[in-house]
Amino acid sequence: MRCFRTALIQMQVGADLTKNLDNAAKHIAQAKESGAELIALPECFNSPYGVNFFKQYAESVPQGRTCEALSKAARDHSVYLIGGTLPEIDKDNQKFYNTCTVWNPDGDLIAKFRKMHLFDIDIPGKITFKESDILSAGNQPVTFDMHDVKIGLGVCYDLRFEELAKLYRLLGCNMLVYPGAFNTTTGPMHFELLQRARAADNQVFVCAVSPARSAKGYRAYGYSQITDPWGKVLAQAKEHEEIIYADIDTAQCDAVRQQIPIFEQRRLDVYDTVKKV
Ligand SMILES: NC(=O)CCC(=O)C(=O)O
Repeated sequence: MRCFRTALIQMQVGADLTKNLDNAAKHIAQAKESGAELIALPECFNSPYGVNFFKQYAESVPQGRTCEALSKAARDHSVYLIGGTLPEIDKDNQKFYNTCTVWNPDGDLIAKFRKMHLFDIDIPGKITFKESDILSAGNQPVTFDMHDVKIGLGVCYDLRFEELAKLYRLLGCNMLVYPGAFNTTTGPMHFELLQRARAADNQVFVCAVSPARSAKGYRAYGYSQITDPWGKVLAQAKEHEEIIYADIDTAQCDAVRQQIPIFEQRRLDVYDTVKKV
């Protein structure tokens, strides 16, 4: 296993697609300059996050402008790039998805993950959001390999679902990456907690990358974070535009798994007989 530097780009996102793409490219260049080999962008990094905007900004994958820009940035800087998410239209079935793309240092698309758990919540007086008004859910867990490190993908609300994270651990992942856009109601309660829980439960590195807080529209929480397999927070952003970094050594996954071998100690004989869901 080798050590590599990861960068999460907590960028400001606005209504202007070109500005968003340029801003992402500028930050990717800066992260590469600082030694990052794996760089991740936030959920809806190319467009405002909101049910009213998904159709307006939807693009085909990988034919659209956003994918072109991501491929170019990965190639220009020779990095693995997790391209946050973009609203995708699938021209075959005319459905819309919240889609994460991953690009290798040659600029090739190596993974595509469609958000599996749509963000439908209603907290009276605080936040009501219903992605499923427009979006369809993906049905496919997706991993990709960066050298000998297997990385699993989720998008924002997917972070709440322990089953998906556990599936990735069982598939051999050492790291999970969630482009996200938590909000200012649930973010302070749950964003750090959920990441540390997924990391400790599954003994993996967890990265979640948010847009910077904006003055109007959907108020992303910020606080992008990198957590190690012990559940320790290695880096955490504040609310504003910022890049956070951590040097990832996957030998740490081996160490915690050896020292606290919960995956060999699970009582599937009990759990599976008491209740099947
Ligand atoms: N974009 C999202 O899926 C938001 C998820 C969120 O804020 C939550 O509380 O969960």
